[in-house]
Amino acid sequence: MTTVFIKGLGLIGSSLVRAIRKQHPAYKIIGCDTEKETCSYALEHKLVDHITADLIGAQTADFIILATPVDEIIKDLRQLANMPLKRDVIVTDVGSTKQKVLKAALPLQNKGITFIGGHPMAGSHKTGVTAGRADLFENAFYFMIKTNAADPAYLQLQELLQATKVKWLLISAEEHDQLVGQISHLPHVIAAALVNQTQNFFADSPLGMRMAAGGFKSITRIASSDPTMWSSILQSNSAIIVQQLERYINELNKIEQAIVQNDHEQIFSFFESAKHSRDKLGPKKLGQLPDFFDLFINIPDRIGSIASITQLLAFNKISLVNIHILEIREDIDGVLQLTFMREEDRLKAEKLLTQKNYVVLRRD
Ligand SMILES: NC(=O)C1=CN([C@@H]2O[C@H](COP(=O)(O)OP(=O)(O)OC[C@H]3O[C@@H](n4cnc5c(N)ncnc54)[C@H](O)[C@@H]3O)[C@@H](O)[C@H]2O)C=CC1
Ligand SMILES: O=C(O)C(=O)Cc1ccc(O)cc1
Repeated sequence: MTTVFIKGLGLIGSSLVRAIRKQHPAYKIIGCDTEKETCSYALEHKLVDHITADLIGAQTADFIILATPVDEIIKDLRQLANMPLKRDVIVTDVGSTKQKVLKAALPLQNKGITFIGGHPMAGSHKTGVTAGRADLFENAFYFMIKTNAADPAYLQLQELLQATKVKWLLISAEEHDQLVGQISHLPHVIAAALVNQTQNFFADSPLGMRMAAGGFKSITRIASSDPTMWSSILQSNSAIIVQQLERYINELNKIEQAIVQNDHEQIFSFFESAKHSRDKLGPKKLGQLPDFFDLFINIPDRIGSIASITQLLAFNKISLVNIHILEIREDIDGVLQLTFMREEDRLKAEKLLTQKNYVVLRRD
């Protein structure tokens, strides 16, 4: 019987096992996690068949998946090199950086064990086993590091994870770290810095932060990500992130100068070129995160008006990802933004709310 061992049953690990379970119900899945509640949840919800302490379960596995923070993945790869493993086992990881991970896997590979560095480019700022979903990665890119791409193990791993419905991309570790440094790691640093600087600016004026508008919230959404995971990512891609940060600071210096010199042309072209590039991404091409589906509902400024909408959805078992009140003031009607995980939920909600005479809009 094929056995899969997975260490780290958080958002990414539990999403992978959910997808593996879907396609390979007969496979035996052994899990490991430092959090007791996570292990109990995974057992209760049949995400795993067994839990073992630390890497013990790896010894009988045909596939070993490391899905903890990157620093832990690195330690585990070194430890696995000193453990008795099945000869044909395929070891992989999901860590957000790859050069240091690949380096840590060398002793294991020198022993003849196959290691394929992996990285699904989807996720969320949510963490933990309860946030995982079998369809988290649907249509997202999944990087595989091309150490020896002719090895049939690549296909075996893709087959194991077929139910994730990802788009596989072979890439070198160096290229990978440069790419994700720029499009994922640097933005996380910028978002966190902006939130911290804004918080400090408003230290004596608590109202300021509460006034945060849509733009601030959009650009800082990822500042809610897990500090343990992101500390580990920055430390394992430090040289690249420092270079990219310098280029970014340079860009800020340029626009600062243009503002100081009141250089209208330069200021305009700063926004114009950014708009041009950003517009090319298109709303449906963001790629990183699963799409969310929004509805905007006009709501009267009346006590209980929001509750009646949420109750209607709950009664019909439609789950919401997020709820947000926009533009509500005492004298005017407000707009309620409801966010759904799936288009079918949005459609159901739209139908129900329209039947109840609410004015419901989509803005996509
Ligand atoms: N969150 C995201 O959007 C993405 C994360 N990644 C990578 O995936 C990995 C996991 O991230 P998430 O699942 O998001 O984090 P998470 O915090 O949801 O899950 C990590 C899990 O690992 C467990 N853990 C931590 N140290 C452990 C140890 N020593 N032994 C056993 N279990 C341990 C934690 O208890 C937790 O359940 C990280 O390397 C991250 O860089 C990759 C793609 C996307
Ligand atoms: O869009 C982002 O950067 C995310 O927040 C999701 C994410 C986080 C970490 C990764 O390694 C890959 C994707």
